[in-house]
Amino acid sequence: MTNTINDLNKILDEADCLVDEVKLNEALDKMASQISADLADKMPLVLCVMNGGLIPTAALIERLHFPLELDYIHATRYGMETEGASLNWLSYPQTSLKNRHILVIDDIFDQGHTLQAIVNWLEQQGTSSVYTATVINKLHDRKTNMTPDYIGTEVADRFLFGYGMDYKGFFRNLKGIYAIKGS
Ligand SMILES: O=P(O)(O)OC[C@H]1O[C@H](OP(=O)(O)OP(=O)(O)O)[C@H](O)[C@@H]1O
Ligand code: HPA
Repeated sequence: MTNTINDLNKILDEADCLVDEVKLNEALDKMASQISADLADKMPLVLCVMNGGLIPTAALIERLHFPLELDYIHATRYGMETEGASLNWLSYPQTSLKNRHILVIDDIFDQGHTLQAIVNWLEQQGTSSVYTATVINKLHDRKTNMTPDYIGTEVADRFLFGYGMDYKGFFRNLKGIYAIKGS
């Protein structure tokens, strides 16, 4: 069903704000200092996982005060759905990955299949090291084996949107993390 503007406004009105802008900024500052401690002398290649990683990547790299390069991977598992399926690779980085230290940035670590597949692929490309960062870690026991190296904050097992994450394609632009009513 196509959402009308009234439907979307109602979803937002009724949603719970789980992480506000102030808390998000604190989490991003902390992640940036941890990342800087590990990568400041490594001239890393930062890979944004599109689309959800767009806003977190912009927010993190403006906090990193050392030389880095930026590229992106476009991989999606959820599309417009709220349940994940197999990973669909839409675009690979154009920058050479060989002997590079890589920092992958995404919005959310949910079950972990997206980041796990990206890390596995990067490790086969002759990279020197691969670090991963997500603003949100969703708390539940349906995870893959990996854990991101840098996590902003942990959030309950509900359907989330905002700060990169979408509800049916909308709300990525919100400056907070929201949970759908009843989820
Ligand atoms: O840990 P997982 O269970 O694999 O889920 C996390 C992934 O799901 C979302 O992407 P999505 O496939 O919805 O595409 P999008 O980035 O375009 O929203 C999110 O941006 C992560 O990449
Ligand atoms: O809770 C979520 N919300 C939006 N996108 C997502 N991708 C994985 N989990 C989520």
